[in-house]
Amino acid sequence: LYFYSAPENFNEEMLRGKRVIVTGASSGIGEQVAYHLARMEAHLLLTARTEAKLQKVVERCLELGAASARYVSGSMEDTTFPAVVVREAENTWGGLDMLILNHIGYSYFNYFNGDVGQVRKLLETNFLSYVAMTVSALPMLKESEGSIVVVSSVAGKIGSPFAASYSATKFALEGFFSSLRHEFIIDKVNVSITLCILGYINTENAVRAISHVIRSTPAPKEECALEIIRSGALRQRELHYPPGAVGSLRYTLFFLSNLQEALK
Ligand SMILES: NC(=O)C1=CN([C@@H]2O[C@H](COP(=O)(O)OP(=O)(O)OC[C@H]3O[C@@H](n4cnc5c(N)ncnc54)[C@H](OP(=O)(O)O)[C@@H]3O)[C@@H](O)[C@H]2O)C=CC1
Ligand SMILES: CC(C)CCC[C@@H](C)[C@H]1CC[C@H]2[C@@H]3C(=O)C=C4C[C@@H](O)CC[C@]4(C)[C@H]3CC[C@]12C
Repeated sequence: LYFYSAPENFNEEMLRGKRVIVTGASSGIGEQVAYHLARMEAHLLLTARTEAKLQKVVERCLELGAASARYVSGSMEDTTFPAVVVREAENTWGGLDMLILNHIGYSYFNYFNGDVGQVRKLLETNFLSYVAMTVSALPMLKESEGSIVVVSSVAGKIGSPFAASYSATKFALEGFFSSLRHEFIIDKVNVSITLCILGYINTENAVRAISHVIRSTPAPKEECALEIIRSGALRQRELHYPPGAVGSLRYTLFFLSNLQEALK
């Protein structure tokens, strides 16, 4: 039984005129999410640190047909920034329909180096800022019966080697947002929460970080971005993209550990 009044079929018109915040929108998956939403004629508020990149993405969004597009630049490491972004939406639109939380801070793909400060910083950027954005945006989302979309990873479901701090921040998202989803159901708060479990996607940063270690072909960021929007609009609890990503990581790790056993 589903509590949320969820539409059955996706139609790009669902996003027309909707007011959407996209974080981490200056590159990678977030940038592609912005372009799809622009095509669908949504109102966009984009954020990330690099103003020059955001300017270009906003320009492109307007060319693609966005109902409106603007940006606020700043770092999610700064604990006051999430409220600044949400206030910008409130001041320009007086409401909000969808919050797409997608940004991440820099993480290396290697053995955990024992730097606790780095873990603390990554928790602030990848996790606590998601909580802060949600808290600030919730009154507007309740009003519109809107949606929260949280971009996570297979590394937020399974502990993969060489991603300890990153993985911790993504597990934290799952704990927080699935608990919150239950509370919304109990309290009859009609705000949907969609957790996106992504496998390896061909963004520049991900390819740079792991292509020397992982030879499998990454999935396309454009299709990934469209799936994220679709699952949010359909108010689904979870998206798995590419399909079976969790299973294939499990499979890979199983053989990895077998190999290590054999070498002992
Ligand atoms: N690509 C992949 O293989 C996978 C990606 N994912 C998830 O998908 C999402 C997007 O990943 P992807 O597109 O690859 O990432 P990218 O590295 O391409 O983009 C990250 C975005 O976050 C912004 N950002 C970085 N640091 C900060 C900060 N301190 N404050 C605010 N914004 C910041 C960046 O812009 P700027 O530098 O201008 O601030 C950029 O717009 C993430 O949640 C990631 O965990 C999950 C599984 C696999
Ligand atoms: C079946 C296998 C071939 C697929 C295994 C895929 C595993 C190893 C893939 C899937 C998700 C991937 C991580 C991810 O989510 C995003 C980032 C952030 C980036 O800045 C640095 C790399 C990092 C940590 C990726 C590391 C590799 C992960 C765990």
